[in-house]
Amino acid sequence: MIPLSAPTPAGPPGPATAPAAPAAPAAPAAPPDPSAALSLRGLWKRFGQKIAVAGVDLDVPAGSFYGLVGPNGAGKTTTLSMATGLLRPDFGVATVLGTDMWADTDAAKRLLGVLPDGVRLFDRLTGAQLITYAGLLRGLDRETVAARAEDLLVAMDLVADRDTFVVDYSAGMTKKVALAAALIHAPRVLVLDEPFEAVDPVSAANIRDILRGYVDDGGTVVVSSHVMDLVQRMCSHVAVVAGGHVLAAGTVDEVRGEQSLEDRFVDLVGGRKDGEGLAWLRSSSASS
Ligand SMILES: Nc1ncnc2c1ncn2[C@@H]1O[C@H](COP(=O)(O)OP(=O)(O)OP(=O)(O)O)[C@@H](O)[C@H]1O
Repeated sequence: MIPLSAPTPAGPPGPATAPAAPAAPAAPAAPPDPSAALSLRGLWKRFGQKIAVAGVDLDVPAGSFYGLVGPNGAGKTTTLSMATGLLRPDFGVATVLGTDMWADTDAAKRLLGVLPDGVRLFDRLTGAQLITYAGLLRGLDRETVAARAEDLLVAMDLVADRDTFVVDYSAGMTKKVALAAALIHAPRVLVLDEPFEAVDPVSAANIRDILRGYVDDGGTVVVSSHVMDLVQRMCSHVAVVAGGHVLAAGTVDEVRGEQSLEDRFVDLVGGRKDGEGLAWLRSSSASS
């Protein structure tokens, strides 16, 4: 997809430069692309008065490392939840390698590994039990599950805490054990919501290596992240989302042009504040 130009400013609510949400979804421009790892057409979700996702069209090429970036509340998690079978769209279609997520959910979910944001785990299991449980739920035999669980505990640096209950894990350890659970059935497409949040730098580097190897072997990774530098270094493709719309999408080089991805992101999304309203916070102006 060719990067879109910066949108013209629209009225509130939502980010200052995001286009205003139309009152009703328009018909998708084209059918989903069956060759794409993920193909989204006209995805739309409203929560009460809030239109969280307002007609997202996106193709994630098979074999790509795809970054989804956007400001807080842009609609990233809602979009990924609809694409991965966690949240039913009001309108629109999501396909995984040509399989319709909402018409053939079981088949589509078999192709996917998902690290959702903020979804409760079975945290009264130990780390080893949780990974094992995920493998058995996916229909793998016990021998395969046992071997892969060991490999994943090593890869995620969780061997020493294998018998600790997940409820007692730190935020980063919880993220890693959830990622291990998402990987155990060797899915064709991985969708990871904020996979590096709270993860220490060494573990993050290990996870990046795992994900790069996975893509090199033909898998597809979709990550949402707020860390532009990471997305610029790690991803082949990126989509910038704000106000429930895709503002730009394509290869990282297409989207950023001559700028850094971070500068391009700020140009597209806008919303920089000068802090004038917080004069009282400056020590030099404190009166007591
Ligand atoms: N279950 C819900 N009920 C009501 N509003 C919701 C719900 N889920 C999301 N929203 C709203 O939809 C909008 C998009 O939220 P979403 O979580 O998709 O954004 P995001 O891009 O993932 O944000 P962040 O980067 O902060 O995680 C926000 O305004 C949010 O308040």
